[in-house]
Amino acid sequence: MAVTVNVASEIAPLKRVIIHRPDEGIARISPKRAEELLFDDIVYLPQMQEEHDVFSEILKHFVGEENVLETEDLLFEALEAASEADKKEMIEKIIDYEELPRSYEDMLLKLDNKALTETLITGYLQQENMILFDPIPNFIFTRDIAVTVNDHVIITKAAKEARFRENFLTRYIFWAHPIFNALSKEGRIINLNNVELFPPSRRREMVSIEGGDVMIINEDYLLIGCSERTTAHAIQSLKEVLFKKGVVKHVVQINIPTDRSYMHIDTIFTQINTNHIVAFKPIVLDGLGSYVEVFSSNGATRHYPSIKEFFHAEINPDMEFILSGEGISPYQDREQWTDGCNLVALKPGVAITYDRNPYTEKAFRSAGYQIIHATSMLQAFQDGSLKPEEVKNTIIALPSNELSRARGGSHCMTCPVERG
Ligand SMILES: NC(=O)NCCC[C@H](N)C(=O)O
Repeated sequence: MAVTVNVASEIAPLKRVIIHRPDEGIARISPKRAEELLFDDIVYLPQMQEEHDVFSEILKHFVGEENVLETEDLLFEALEAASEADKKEMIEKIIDYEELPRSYEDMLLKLDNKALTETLITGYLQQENMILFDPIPNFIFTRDIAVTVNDHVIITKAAKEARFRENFLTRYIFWAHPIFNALSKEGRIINLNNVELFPPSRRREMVSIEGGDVMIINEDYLLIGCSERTTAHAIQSLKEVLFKKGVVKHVVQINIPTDRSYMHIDTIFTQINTNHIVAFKPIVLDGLGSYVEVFSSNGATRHYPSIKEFFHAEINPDMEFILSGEGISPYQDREQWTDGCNLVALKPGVAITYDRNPYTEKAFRSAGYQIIHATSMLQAFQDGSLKPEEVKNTIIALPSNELSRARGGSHCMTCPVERG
């Protein structure tokens, strides 16, 4: 029943991944609440779902339908497998957290698991036509909820309240779902929500790390952004645990400006090939408001004035940087904003982007990549003129009118659990 859980790179062939299709909760966000719920606009759900369906079809062609896991299915299956006592405990926690009266507990417990799953995700209890809690529209960004680092899984802890229920549901999935439940028994889950293990600092700095700030570059090097969403205290606490367990040899703290435009490090760079990183020049190359600290398990520390210098010195002297917006303002700023730097690699040299960043597309072409629209690629797969294994040096462009308003790209919309 258990599946392999192992990721030791950002680019090795993707084998299994968790995604979440935009759900009905998104259609209930009012303009007044959009900002608080971390969306920059209200979105048109049917169109957003259509765009996301193209995304998941592409993933399915490359990794196999059965290896693209949907959070809603995982939660449902976890509930099906759970004992009544475990289910009750999870519901109690959510009711406490959402500050609902105890009487709601019975109402939720009486639901069948399908209805319960939908309610826990969307916040809406259809049977009673009742909005029980806020939606969790950012659940589509599965990158942020958990990160596989070698053979361990880090359950992250969100900085923003709008994303807290995602944490509850993710913990439950990794703890109770039959394909993952061996992980906790084997001590391979690191849960940042465990306050005994990860308390606030003596100066009351909180623990928060979102997955968009965590990147495993190779089995020894783990990058963690210190950003709007991830605190230095959390990085230092996690580093101690990772070193103690021998999960990685080096933890690299990437300090970036605390700004919504750069909420996680994956908004300013992602690796797409052995020698290629897509990057936002002002921070990644010029080091604007940024510096890098490397902590090694043997106690050594090193510093670099920019992310580029770190990569050249410690990872790969031949690493080249493809610049969003060709490194020219205002295009680089516009296209970083619409996730021009946020790509997920399906294998080395093949990655997914949004179809709205023309200057970055020019930069990809200059670096030797072809751009193909996702719908044309699906058509070619369907008519047999192309096979996923034949695709090389290609950037796949996704329809993105609605998806991009939620302010995350294809990297944010994937939680890889196996690569290799
Ligand atoms: N890894 C990422 O950069 N995730 C994007 C998260 C966007 C979401 N609207 C948020 O503000 O949390």
